[in-house]
Amino acid sequence: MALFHVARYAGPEAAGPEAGADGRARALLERLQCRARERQRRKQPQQQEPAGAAQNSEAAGRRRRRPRRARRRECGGPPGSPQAPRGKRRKVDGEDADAGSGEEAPGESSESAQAAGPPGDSGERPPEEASGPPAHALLLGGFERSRAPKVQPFLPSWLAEPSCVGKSVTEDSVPIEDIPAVHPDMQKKLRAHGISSYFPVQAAVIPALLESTANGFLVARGGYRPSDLCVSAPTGSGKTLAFVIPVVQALLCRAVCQVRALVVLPTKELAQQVSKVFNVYTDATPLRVALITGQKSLVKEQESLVQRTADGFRCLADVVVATPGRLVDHIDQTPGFSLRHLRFLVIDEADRMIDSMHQSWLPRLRATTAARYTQRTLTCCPQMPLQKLLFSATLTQNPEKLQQLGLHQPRLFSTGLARGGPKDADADGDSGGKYTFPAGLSHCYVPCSLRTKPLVILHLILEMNFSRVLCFTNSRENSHRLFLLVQAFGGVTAAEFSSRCGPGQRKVVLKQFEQGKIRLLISTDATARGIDVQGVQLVVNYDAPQYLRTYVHRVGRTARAGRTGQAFTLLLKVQERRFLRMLAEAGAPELARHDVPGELLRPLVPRYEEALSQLEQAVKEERRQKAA
Ligand SMILES: Nc1ncnc2c1ncn2[C@@H]1O[C@H](COP(=O)(O)OP(=O)(O)OP(=O)(O)O)[C@@H](O)[C@H]1O
Repeated sequence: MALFHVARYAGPEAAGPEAGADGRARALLERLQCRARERQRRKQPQQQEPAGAAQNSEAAGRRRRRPRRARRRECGGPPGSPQAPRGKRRKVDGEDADAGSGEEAPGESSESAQAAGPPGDSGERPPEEASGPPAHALLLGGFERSRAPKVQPFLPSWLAEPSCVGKSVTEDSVPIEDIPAVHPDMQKKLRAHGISSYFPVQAAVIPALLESTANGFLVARGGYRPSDLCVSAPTGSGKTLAFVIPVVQALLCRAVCQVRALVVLPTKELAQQVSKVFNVYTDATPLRVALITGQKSLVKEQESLVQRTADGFRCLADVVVATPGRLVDHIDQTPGFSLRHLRFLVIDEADRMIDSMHQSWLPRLRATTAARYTQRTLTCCPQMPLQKLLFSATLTQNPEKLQQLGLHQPRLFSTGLARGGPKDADADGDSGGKYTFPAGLSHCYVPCSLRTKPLVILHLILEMNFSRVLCFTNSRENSHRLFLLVQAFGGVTAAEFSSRCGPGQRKVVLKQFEQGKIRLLISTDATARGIDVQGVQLVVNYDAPQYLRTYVHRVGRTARAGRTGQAFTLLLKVQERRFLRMLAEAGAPELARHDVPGELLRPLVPRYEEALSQLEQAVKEERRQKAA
């Protein structure tokens, strides 16, 4: 007697013990016939394969090779449903047949194709249907006809959700006493220099920076490395003091003089301006500021940085303000110049500095600051938490560009809205979007012709009676020629500022302009960024700037620190459309049109003609001297 009954075959045994050998033979015969039928059908084209056969073939465990995608889709069908695999295979067949032959029909999806089911659901399909694409099939290909969807930039959350800074320097300022974290001595100094309240960017950034140095600059808050800060605020909104005050206050508790703060700026003049502000706030403190820009000889600058002692070198500067090229010179050539104790790296005009990365100043700097973490001798000393501070009125929001600076858990302070829309691509490939302009700035454009351009600027100065005008051209040659022309015309004290002049001459010119001895300064973009000359009433773009960023910085030389100012851009007919579109796309306020009628220029023409012929002579003379 069998204790267990093992049912090896479901068919015959399932019929019961009464089923005899006859029954088993019949069942076997049926199965063989079924297999023969299936083999016969498989020889026919795939499209005509009846659903029943497909099921049988699967039941028999004989799978044909089908495209992986088709198989994946099949798996998604309701398990056990006889229609699902069949319907899906039909669609797959349709895809294969029509790949690349047409465009995707709107509203048709794989689901709808399945839901439609085979016509008549008979299991057999008419031959004409197999030869053509089914109407409900999903068609692939046709890429040449469809528009590629626009790539939406994705910003990391620190860029997309900045800490907002008030826009109005006059309305959003904060009284000095409302930020008690600033030392009373520092507050006294601020008041002594006519500052009674902080501008919005200062009110936001100063407490954030002081917080990271609350336990002294050697140890960051909670022992963690502080966040790097990126600050984007309009021109003339007081960004310089936003870093000078906290840096000076943090370093006041230092015991040994080492380079703890390094400020890198794109031009000599700008570096000089920032070092002056540091000098004001480090005055009567033990802190020393060194300026390294190449305006003095290398040896002279070395003497301000280090002193040779019996047992090595002594550092002489706590704060170093530098241009990138000269900084690299000192890293390479000044014995004893060390940045191992650097606590603050300030990158002013950061977007421009990122663009000048080809000068390889940052990798050289990184190499020197990173050295401190690898030297065995320093393992017993606490690691200085280096903090990077980026400032600009047009700070790039391109994460890839910012990534080059190796920012640590950065925070963004910005007056602009969070960006990321498709309009944000600037002409120079940068992520631009909406830059904020000073509230007191009124801009307009003056349509003119190439011939009347010099007359227009003379008219603006002489007739509209502006006392301090900064005029920008796109090249040093243009600056020089316009300067010669204005000089020959007479009646206006003018000077030029470009790389044609030596650093000494440029310094003198800038000072005279500040003092009001020069009424019209004709400059290249050398003065477009950062230069803070009080009382500039009018900025004239004699040559229209090519990029929005350039425009923002140029016009930002007026209407600073809450004052009012005007900016005129002279546009030739051919430039008008492109320029106005550039501004509109960037969300800049609409420029008013300021027409200068011909009759207003006519009285100037005789003198102008004379000046032109003098200019011709002067240019010829210059050429002759150059050739000699
Ligand atoms: N809190 C303040 N109160 C009054 N004046 C201030 C204050 N802060 C700064 N200023 C003045 O505002 C002017 C512009 O400041 P600063 O040069 O720092 O602007 P900025 O934001 O760096 O401009 P840019 O982007 O053009 O470099 C300076 O003359 C400065 O002395």
